[in-house]
Amino acid sequence: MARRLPSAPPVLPGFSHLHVLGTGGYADVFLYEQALPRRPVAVKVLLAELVDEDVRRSFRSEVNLMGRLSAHPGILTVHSASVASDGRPYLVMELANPELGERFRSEPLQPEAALRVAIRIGAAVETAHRAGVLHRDIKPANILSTAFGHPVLSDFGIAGLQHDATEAAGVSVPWAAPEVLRGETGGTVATEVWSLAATIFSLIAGRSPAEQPGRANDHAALTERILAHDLLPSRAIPAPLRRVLDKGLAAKPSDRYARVEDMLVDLQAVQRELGFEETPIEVEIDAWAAEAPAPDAGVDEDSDALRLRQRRSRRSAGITGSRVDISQSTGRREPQKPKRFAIGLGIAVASAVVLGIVAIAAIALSSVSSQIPLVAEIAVAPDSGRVSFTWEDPGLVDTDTYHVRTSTGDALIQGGREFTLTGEPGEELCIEVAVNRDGATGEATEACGEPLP
Ligand SMILES: Nc1ncnc2c1ncn2[C@@H]1O[C@H](COP(=O)(O)OP(=O)(O)OP(=O)(O)O)[C@@H](O)[C@H]1O
Repeated sequence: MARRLPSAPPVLPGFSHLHVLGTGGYADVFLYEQALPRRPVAVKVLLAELVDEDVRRSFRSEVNLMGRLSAHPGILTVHSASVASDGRPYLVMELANPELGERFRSEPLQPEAALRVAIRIGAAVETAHRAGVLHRDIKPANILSTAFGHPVLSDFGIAGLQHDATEAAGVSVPWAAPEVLRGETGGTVATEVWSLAATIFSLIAGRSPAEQPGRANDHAALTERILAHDLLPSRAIPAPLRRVLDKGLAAKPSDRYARVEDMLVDLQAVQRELGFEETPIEVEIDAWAAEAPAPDAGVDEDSDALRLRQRRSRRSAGITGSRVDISQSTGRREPQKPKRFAIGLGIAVASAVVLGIVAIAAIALSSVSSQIPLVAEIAVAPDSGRVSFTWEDPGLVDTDTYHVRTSTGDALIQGGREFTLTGEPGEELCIEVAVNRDGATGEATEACGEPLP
């Protein structure tokens, strides 16, 4: 894609413009100095030609998503957002170093460093998924480093906007899952697993999985290879890690990890097998539910976030099955062993803060939820050891997803209209399905069934 000249930096009260940091498909990023507190900040300004009422609306909702998520240590911090006097929306972000994503071709990472980055970034993605948000553009260029050298994922939530704006440029083809390139979906958990695996591969191999040295590697060639699942292995990737990435890059979405968390557990196992220090997976854990505000602390009893918290609290009390132990290598579901969660108090507090913000956001978004289609009815098909749930399309638009919550405590996002839960005969298994549109979740529909012997 030909690089364009950056636009003129807007005049922002309280900020002095210093210089251009970079240009993207839909925005320019400038270095400003904030007056109070005095600090350098990166300001991302949407291109004027892309701004209309729809884009402004999307920008607002996407920025709210980023605000909700940016307490996570693996997600770039967003300080504030507004609209400049010339009408361009802008986002004030933590200043970070883009070298990691820019240099992977000339200076690929060693597997040990790449695994650390992968687990940290993957935990950010998993946390977003649990909040009902897809990134939709996981790639090396969206991994920046903070002033303290920690990798963080950027463009969170803004990615939906970016997709619309840069579809023609196809800038993310090398990391896009086949079903995205076929236009079947704008994003699912499975496509995020694919993109994360392709990103980890790229950081170590110095090229994306479908790129072939000495051959055409333009978007058309890469698309053709990704669709044909013609991926070129790299010797730089150790065998145990290759097995994990192969699963993440499986052609069929159902052959990939069902959740990012499951892939991270296997990456930790790879770290142990290769004798590397294990990186903690920083996602919210059951303990954080206890830290959350009580219902009488001004939180809407009816909000999705609260329902999820209550369900998790019940689960913590041992009433239902346990969540996957994210620090175990097997990927099997086992009871949690708190000492294995090398997650500091800071994370628990940050998670509690995220939950609080999520709850507040859920209330704020409830006014738009009435416009979000409702899943009319969920058909329940009990079978031996499992129950399958299916539902009709209630009238989705391209970027909508289904937000599925289960009585076993999982919350995930998917594009498909079916879901299966496994369990013991006679055990009541329930799911709630709601449509997620622009970060807002509509009313949920619930259905339950019992597995047959
Ligand atoms: N928080 C930040 N701190 C420092 N530099 C940044 C920051 N965010 C972005 N940049 C720089 O600005 C450039 C443009 O960023 P932007 O996110 O708009 O585009 P991109 O991700 O490279 O491309 P696209 O948006 O088309 O996918 C980046 O390549 C990076 O060099």
